[in-house]
Amino acid sequence: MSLIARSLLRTGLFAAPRAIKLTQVLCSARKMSSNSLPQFETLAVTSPKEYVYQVELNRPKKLNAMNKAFWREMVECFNGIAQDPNCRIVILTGAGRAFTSGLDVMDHADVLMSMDGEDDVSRKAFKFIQFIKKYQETFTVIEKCRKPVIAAIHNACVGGGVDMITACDIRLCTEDAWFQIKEVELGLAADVGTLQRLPKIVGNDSLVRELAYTARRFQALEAKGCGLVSQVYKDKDTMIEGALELASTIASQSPIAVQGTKVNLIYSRDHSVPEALDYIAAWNMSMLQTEDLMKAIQAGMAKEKANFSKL
Ligand SMILES: CCC/C=C/C=C/C(=O)SCCNC(=O)CCNC(=O)[C@H](O)C(C)(C)COP(=O)(O)OP(=O)(O)OC[C@H]1O[C@@H](n2cnc3c(N)ncnc32)[C@H](O)[C@@H]1OP(=O)(O)O
Repeated sequence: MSLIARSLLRTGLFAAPRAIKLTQVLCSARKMSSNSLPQFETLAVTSPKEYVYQVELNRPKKLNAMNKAFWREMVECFNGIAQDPNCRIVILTGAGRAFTSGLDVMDHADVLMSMDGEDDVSRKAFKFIQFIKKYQETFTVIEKCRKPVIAAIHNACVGGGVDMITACDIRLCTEDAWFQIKEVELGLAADVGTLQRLPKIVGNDSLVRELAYTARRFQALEAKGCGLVSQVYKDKDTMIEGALELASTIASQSPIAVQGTKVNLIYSRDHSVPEALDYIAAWNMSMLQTEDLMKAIQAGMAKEKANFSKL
């Protein structure tokens, strides 16, 4: 083993042996596909309707602050969901009085204060890049999972919360929701998705820069006005009701069609129009052969709902 690898593995914080992680992922994927919902310390997973899963951030006493376990469990959870044929759509919510207060600053004091006992700047830098890439994956799994994810946000959505919701497909919020790209106030540039994804959602570069440079809180109506969220609901109960209705509608469509649409929308966001047109052509040369196409057309003609098999 190289010196760099040895020094990366020396601290618990940065050590993440690949074999162990892969086993954990496979275990949770197996747990989910056997129809029992997975259990986590920081997330509560339920299935409120057929094919609909609800993933709830579940540290209400700490306003769902994102501790180390959360950053690890999100990856296990969404990698499992990606392979679970009983799930076609996910609603992401927060338990208690707020959606999330972002990074658990107490649990990450050692990282934020660089208190890992390493003096050499270069060695420290290698540890940091591994740490940052690992934390980026926590939200990128939401995008990599072909099943659409609806974020249902109430009250506070701070720092890492904004990073997380920008990786979701659809965002809904309550009238009391507020958002804050708080990282500059903590002396860091946001590094797990907000700066990369938000400009592509909002389409107002000036506003994104204003919010990111100032850490100004913004409310539900401004979030709706700039396109960060698509619906604002009176309160959390009404929002969950709306999210469930939306999720059921999506779950009733062909999963081949919905998941292909998600993959292609993300591809289009990151590529030129000609590249994305080539990609969908290559995609559909196999996906158009799905039985779902005929089922959907026949059901439409008969004014009935099609019944699509699991994916
Ligand atoms: C490579 C790293 C990638 C990730 C980067 C992410 C960066 C970020 O997320 S930056 C933003 C970090 N978050 C914050 O700075 C928010 C801190 N919290 C607050 O400002 C307030 O809690 C808030 C305004 C959200 C709500 O205030 P309120 O008065 O309503 O509640 P509190 O009494 O403050 O909180 C209740 C208990 O929760 C604990 N808590 C809240 N937020 C956090 C947090 N982020 N980290 C750790 N703990 C948190 C708070 O201490 C209270 O606990 P207790 O005293 O035990 O009751």
